[in-house]
Amino acid sequence: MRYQLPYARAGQVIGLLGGSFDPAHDGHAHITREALKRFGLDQVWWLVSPGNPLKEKGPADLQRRMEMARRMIDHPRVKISDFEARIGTRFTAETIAALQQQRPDVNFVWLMGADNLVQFDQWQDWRDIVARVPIGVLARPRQRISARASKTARVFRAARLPAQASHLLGHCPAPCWCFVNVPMVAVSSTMIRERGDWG
Ligand SMILES: Nc1ncnc2c1ncn2[C@@H]1O[C@H](COP(=O)(O)OP(=O)(O)OP(=O)(O)O)[C@@H](O)[C@H]1O
Ligand SMILES: O=C(O)c1ccc[n+]([C@@H]2O[C@H](COP(=O)([O-])O)[C@@H](O)[C@H]2O)c1
Repeated sequence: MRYQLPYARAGQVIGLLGGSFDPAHDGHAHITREALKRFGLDQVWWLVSPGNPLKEKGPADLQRRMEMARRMIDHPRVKISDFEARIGTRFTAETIAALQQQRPDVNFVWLMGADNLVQFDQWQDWRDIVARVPIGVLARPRQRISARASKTARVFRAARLPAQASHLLGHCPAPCWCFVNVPMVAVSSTMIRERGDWG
């Protein structure tokens, strides 16, 4: 069965930024613009998750988070997608497998902030994810050192692409990951929820 995916030409490199986006904020928009530049991506798709499997409390309503995400970024090369809800998964390994099956002509790259690299080895089939797609990691306040010392970074030390070669990430055969030290924006959805403006 085919689900509606954002438009992509064959051979393009598409970065996937999975997230709860509860709500979307400037930090997401900032790392997306940095990822487009630093990793030489043609597009970035925000995959608005039905809910992070490792977070106990479920997020706000999906449609509400999709609307907020659309308001947060208006960029011709950034698309907002509810693909995971459509295929009925919240597991990244399944999402990537489904996308690769539907679009074998596209080079997908998984994107994440440094905080997610720290606990990446708790994700379902995390080694399968590393084997399937190159991974671009973007610096996040207070997380740079722990990310680089994480289990994933240690296990896949030999597969690390130096930051000077980051623009090659999309064409680097997996396993391949790259950490880029971009200027940082110290905002999080938790901070916004705690301010009580959302949820
Ligand atoms: N300020 C930021 N700098 C770098 N990466 C970020 C930033 N905010 C979010 N990210 C990354 O964007 C992705 C989606 O993040 P998410 O939607 O969970 O936002 P969050 O602010 O981390 O939310 P929460 O505070 O609820 O955990 C994750 O890979 C996360 O690491
Ligand atoms: O697949 C997993 O086991 C898994 C565990 C934790 C997080 N993820 C994904 O990581 C992305 C970031 O999640 P979050 O809540 O930090 O925005 C989002 O796409 C989640 O679905 C995925």
